Amino acid sequence: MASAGSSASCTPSVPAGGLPGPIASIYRSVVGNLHLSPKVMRFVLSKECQDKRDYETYRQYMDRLRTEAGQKPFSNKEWKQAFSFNATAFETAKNSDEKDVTAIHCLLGNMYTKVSKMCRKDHTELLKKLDIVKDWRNTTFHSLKDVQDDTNFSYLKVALLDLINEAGKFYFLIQEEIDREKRELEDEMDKLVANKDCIYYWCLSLLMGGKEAVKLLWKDRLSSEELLLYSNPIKVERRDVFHAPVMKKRACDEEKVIPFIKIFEALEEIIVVTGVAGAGKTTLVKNIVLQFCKPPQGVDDNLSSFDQLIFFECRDRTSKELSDVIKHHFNYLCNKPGDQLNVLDAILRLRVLFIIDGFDEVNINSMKVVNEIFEKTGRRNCRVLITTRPHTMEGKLSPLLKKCNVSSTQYEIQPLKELADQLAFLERYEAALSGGTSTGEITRSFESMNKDVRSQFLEPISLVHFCEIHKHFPEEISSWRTPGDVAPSKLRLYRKLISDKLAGWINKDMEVLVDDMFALVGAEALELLRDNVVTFSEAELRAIKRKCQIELKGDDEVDPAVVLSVVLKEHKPLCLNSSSSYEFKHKSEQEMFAGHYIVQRIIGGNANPLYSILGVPKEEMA
Ligand SMILES: Nc1ncnc2c1ncn2[C@@H]1O[C@H](COP(=O)(O)OP(=O)(O)OP(=O)(O)O)[C@@H](O)[C@H]1O
Repeated sequence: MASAGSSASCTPSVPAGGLPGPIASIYRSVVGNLHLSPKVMRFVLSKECQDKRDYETYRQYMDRLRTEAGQKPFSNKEWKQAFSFNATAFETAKNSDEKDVTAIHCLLGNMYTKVSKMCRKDHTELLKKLDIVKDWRNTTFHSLKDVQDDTNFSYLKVALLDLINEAGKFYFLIQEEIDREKRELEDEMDKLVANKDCIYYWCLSLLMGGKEAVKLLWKDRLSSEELLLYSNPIKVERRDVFHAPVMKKRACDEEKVIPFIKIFEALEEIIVVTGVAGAGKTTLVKNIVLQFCKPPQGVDDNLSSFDQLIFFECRDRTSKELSDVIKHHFNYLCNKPGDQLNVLDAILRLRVLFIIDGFDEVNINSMKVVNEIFEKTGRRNCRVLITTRPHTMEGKLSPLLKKCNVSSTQYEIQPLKELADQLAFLERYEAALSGGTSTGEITRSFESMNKDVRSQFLEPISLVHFCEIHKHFPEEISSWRTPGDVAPSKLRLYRKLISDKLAGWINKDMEVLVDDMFALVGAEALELLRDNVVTFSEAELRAIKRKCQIELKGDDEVDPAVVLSVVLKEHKPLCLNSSSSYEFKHKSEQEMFAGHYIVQRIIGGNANPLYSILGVPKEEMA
């Protein structure tokens, strides 16, 4: 029986005193591809050739297998065709100790495809992993630059570990053996690696554990969606309700629309996705993050080419530098001061997708982070996907892209104009909300409205609101005659939800109380919007609560949080030791309360000019 790399020598270690940087990198590339890759491939070969007799050449062995399976042995012509320039070598070789990756790859490929074995599993995945390892040798030795590039060595390590895992599955190996083989490989590779001062250490650490860290950070947070206006929040699985939007390229005459995932085929470094309020920009990027964490089976989702993903929300007011964002993502690597800078340095050498959400909500701190992303990622392996409402594109984002000298393509999320698309969207929500026992009432109710009224529901957010109004206020829907009838229902719905919370607790006239609450919340919403703030801290929330004290029957007071919970939600921090922030259930709701407040002040006979109500200097009104 052939043994695994029986005569393979030990891994040469780096000479004492170390080698100068580029030479050390070349050395690693050589040892990795010319020593470790064949060694792991030989391990696979040893599993494939368990029943090979030591005295048999590979040709004799394969001929025997074919004869035993009732097939004809190889003719000389067939052997030559299958093995090409390795034909003579494997006619005489009895072991593979001196063979390189190309030769072993060729031998294994022929064993899987030209020889029948009983109860064989499908070898496609295993061959793919072998291809990847073989190809790394070509990639690495392509040019002097490539051979000195330590990230190639990191990728090779990942490929070799993957190959061991796949061989484990294919040959039904016990976990202990797989782990032992992997550990041995890692030890050998570590011997070739310098210490933590070397950027390569950080690249490798990221390649090994970074994806898992990103998954841990985002998967649970993003996999469900809490519906906005239910008094007891209802969670639905995001993937169950997700409508895959289509996009249109801006500044392009074509009417053609493309599936959202095709935006990654753009050649420019930066991909900008625009869409009006509630068009689904945030939902889209959250789905992209989820898709990165759990790639769909059997489809090329254009995300597999990225090693890592960084997700940053412009509403974040706590991160001041890109390295802070990196620390949130890879906290496990940042144990000492300075580590996060090393991780940042390393991440910029990998293929990374940066997602920046909600540029229209950018603040002083997050602007610094965005700037840094544009400046540091330009012309590297990184891509940046940034979302924004359209109005910020011309005024703010385009000049910034220009200043950073990066090229970009802009895509616009298309509204749901067709009735069939709107109904399909509603059906998904209805099914998710009813736990699979949907009666089709929501879609029937939607279809029954006249076309003009339906034209108010082109964006996903308005369709979700339709579901909510249908639940709490079905009678409102039947009263809608014109498009203008729709919007006031939303505020009436909030009235109802707040009244329901307070019913039985207060002496005061409920209508007056809700008006007062609306005025307080609206003033607050406006003040925050004026400073482009959409999240606020616990201290800021306490200040809002103090303004919202409500007198109850008797001496009690209702905790203002009860009322505020109807309009606000908690935003959990990324890192464990920082406190929560709060936000309106959606930015568009913050805008709605602010807008209502302004209108009330105007129709309430407020003599102040508009700029004074808005609280901005007169000159800024334009
Ligand atoms: N593609 C979608 N599939 C299913 N539901 C969606 C989709 N897009 C948006 N929604 C629903 O609409 C709501 C609002 O969408 P989202 O916050 O993504 O919009 P946005 O474009 O980011 O808005 P804004 O510019 O105001 O921040 C989501 O919370 C979700 O309920």
